[in-house]
Amino acid sequence: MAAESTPNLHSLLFVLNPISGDIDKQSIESTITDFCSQRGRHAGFFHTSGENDLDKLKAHLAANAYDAVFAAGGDGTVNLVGEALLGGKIPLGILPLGSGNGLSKDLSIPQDINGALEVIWQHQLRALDTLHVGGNFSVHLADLGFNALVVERFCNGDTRGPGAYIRIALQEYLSYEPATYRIETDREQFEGPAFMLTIANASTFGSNVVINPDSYLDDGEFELCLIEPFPATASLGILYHLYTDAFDTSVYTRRLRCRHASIQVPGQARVLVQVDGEPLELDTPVEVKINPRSLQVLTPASE
Ligand SMILES: Nc1ncnc2c1ncn2[C@@H]1O[C@H](COP(=O)(O)OP(=O)(O)OP(=O)(O)O)[C@@H](O)[C@H]1O
Repeated sequence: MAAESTPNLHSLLFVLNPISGDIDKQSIESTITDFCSQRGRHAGFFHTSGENDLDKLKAHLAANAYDAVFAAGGDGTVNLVGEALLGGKIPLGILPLGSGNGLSKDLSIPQDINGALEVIWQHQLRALDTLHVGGNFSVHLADLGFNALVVERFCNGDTRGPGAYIRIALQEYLSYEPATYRIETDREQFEGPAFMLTIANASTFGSNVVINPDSYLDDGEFELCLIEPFPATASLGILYHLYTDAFDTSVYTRRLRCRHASIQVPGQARVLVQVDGEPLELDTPVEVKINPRSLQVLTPASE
């Protein structure tokens, strides 16, 4: 995995999502400010509003110079900051303050605030691949099918946090009807029903489900991970495989590795897709392509 060291990072922007992860952010801003100023660094803040944040953040970055920009929130906030920094030299840092924090876990970023901030001093700089999913930026995981439905219900609900996600998944599971997918990649074709179809740049969901084991975020390829329809009696076995890095050992799973994919859902002109935790209605076919090594990211020096 490619890594290089960076010069000292002095001027830092923290993009703070006030609602992520059901975490009270009131004291966090002063914790970050104190931690940085006591160590000779300057911390500035950009608060997300949930409305037009990408344009506002891009305008802020065009008008102000920073050595690094930290996403202080969950995967949706990482997606926002990643898209704003895409193709540039300013690195993305992650302060995991969301419900799942999937990408931070994939990158072995400490989950506590002080540990994550230490990356300012001790880090490697990695250039990660990113994806375009139906024209939308993605750096972590996107999917169609069951999980996309659960994410949509979660985002429209009143409570965030992991407990709310599990409750909704259990409610939806019993009545879920898998769709059929027709997939064409630069290497192969697949047609058949699937319980869920994950478009994976990364490996692990915030829930610690390993949907795409032994994968790399900077190999110029992504994976389509399919869980095919399964009987209820197989569900515990599949869950066990997903929590033990054993995705490929189930008879109900398959992975397609590729650089480009076109996903059709016969009979549906639009389909629900979750992209880095955000539910979107996209036109079909959903075109997916990779943008190799397009995002600079700060990761722990020891990763
Ligand atoms: N001030 C705000 N008010 C309401 N919604 C906001 C605000 N700022 C950001 N958002 C919304 O927050 C969502 C992103 O949340 P984020 O993914 O960071 O946290 P999470 O969902 O709790 O964590 P994770 O994605 O890791 O599970 C986006 O839908 C964004 O529009």
